[in-house]
Amino acid sequence: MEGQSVTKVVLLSCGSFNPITNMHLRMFELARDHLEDTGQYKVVKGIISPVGDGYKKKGLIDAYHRQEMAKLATENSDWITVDTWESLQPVWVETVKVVRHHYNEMLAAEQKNDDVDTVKYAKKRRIEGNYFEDSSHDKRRGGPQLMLLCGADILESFGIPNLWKQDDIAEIVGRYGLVCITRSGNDPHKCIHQSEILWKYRKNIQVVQEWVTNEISATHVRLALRRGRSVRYLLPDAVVHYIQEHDLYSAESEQKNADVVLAPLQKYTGASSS
Ligand SMILES: Nc1ncnc2c1ncn2[C@@H]1O[C@H](COP(=O)(O)OP(=O)(O)OP(=O)(O)O)[C@@H](O)[C@H]1O
Ligand SMILES: NC(=O)c1ccc[n+]([C@@H]2O[C@H](COP(=O)(O)O)[C@@H](O)[C@H]2O)c1
Repeated sequence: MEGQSVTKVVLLSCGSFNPITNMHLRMFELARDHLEDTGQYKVVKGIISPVGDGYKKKGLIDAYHRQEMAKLATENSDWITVDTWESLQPVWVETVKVVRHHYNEMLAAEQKNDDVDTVKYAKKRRIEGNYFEDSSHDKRRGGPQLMLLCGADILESFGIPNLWKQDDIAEIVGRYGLVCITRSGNDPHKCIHQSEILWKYRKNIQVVQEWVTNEISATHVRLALRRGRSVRYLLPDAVVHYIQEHDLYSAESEQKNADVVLAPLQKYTGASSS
């Protein structure tokens, strides 16, 4: 569109990826189509950030294998990459810190390109700590905007008491922005309507309607694997082979962390942190 500036976007998705599925990859394609259709954005990169072992979710296999599977799944993509910073941290890292890390990496990359003025401007905004209702500081900076990409279950989880800090939600949505893919069983518009904080920053939330509903979930994939059923066409072939080669998912692996629960996950199990 003539006269309208196009904002470059980097999409970041955080999750267990235990294992990565075709739907995780589809999320990126759906988000890119949606954003670029608006005429306001150009998606330049997608980052998959598998959670570290410190997350201690039941059945979460070693981060090393989850990373390797994500790398195999994205080897044919020319824009989706896997980043291991989060999974290499010795303890679980809240999502807002992962987002900040990637934002700072983007600033550092811009600095390398000698884009001094825009970097100075972005740093100034960071120090001021102000959030804008339309992330316009990034547009003015001229560099790409970082947005968190997630399924509607994550948006809904923002409303679960004590799972996410309100300040973290405000920073993720208010400062960076969120792209949310619909998932059956979740109603993102209702979540936004019911939450003061999401409502305040609603202009920074892009809800992407997935019409070809696809209920692939990593939990169902692990269940099928434990039962010796085929998971072909739910995951990239290279990932299926990797799982077979390393015999990754079994009744035993599903019991991993069964009695060790990280504080943010207590709501799922009622167990206490160790
Ligand atoms: N079928 C799907 N539709 C939309 N979003 C999805 C879908 N599957 C996963 N996601 C999103 O992908 C991201 C990473 O998800 P995660 O690794 O937790 O996978 P999952 O399939 O939801 O796992 P599990 O079934 O074990 O809870 C999250 O933002 C999640 O909402
Ligand atoms: N307070 C927080 O930052 C917070 C709380 C719960 C989950 N998460 C993140 O959301 C993702 C959820 O993944 P799962 O759906 O596989 O549990 C993970 O990346 C996890 O780190 C973040």
